[in-house]
Amino acid sequence: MQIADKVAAAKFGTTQPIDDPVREQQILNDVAAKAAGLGLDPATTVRFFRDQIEANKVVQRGLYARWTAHPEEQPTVRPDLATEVRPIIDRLNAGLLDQFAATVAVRASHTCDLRLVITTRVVDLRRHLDRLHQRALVEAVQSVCG
Ligand SMILES: C=C(O[C@@H]1C=C(C(=O)O)C=C[C@H]1O)C(=O)O
Repeated sequence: MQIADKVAAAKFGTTQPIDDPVREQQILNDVAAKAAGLGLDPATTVRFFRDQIEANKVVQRGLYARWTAHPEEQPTVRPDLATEVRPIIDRLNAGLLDQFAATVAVRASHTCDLRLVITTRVVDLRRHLDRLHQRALVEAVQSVCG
């Protein structure tokens, strides 16, 4: 969700669209293939990653609107999407997948919803999220609990 700031900075003012269905499908195919090997349900895992992608685009669209309305807030450097940003996303996705596998039991627990609300709030406070990122975080975690 937070890497979306770098994605938006890489794309803003270029012809690279916010929505890249080919890249999304590659990620989802890759995740589905790896899920099975980790003993995870591919459909559940794909749903979680679909939420990450949608949350990422919520942030990208929100930042585009902000930067268009307030040009003085536009980023001054443009990271390269392919060589700088997507390798970070690939690493983050590997970590997310590991954690998705490591949390099967707690995600199935009846305490999951409560833990998720508390954890989301703690992350929000620690990271000083603005309303755009708060909204994206809620979307990103919506299907974490089983
Ligand atoms: C992050 C990007 O933007 C969008 C979001 C994606 C994601 O969260 O992985 C993938 C493709 C794009 O639709 C990107 O283009 O890399």
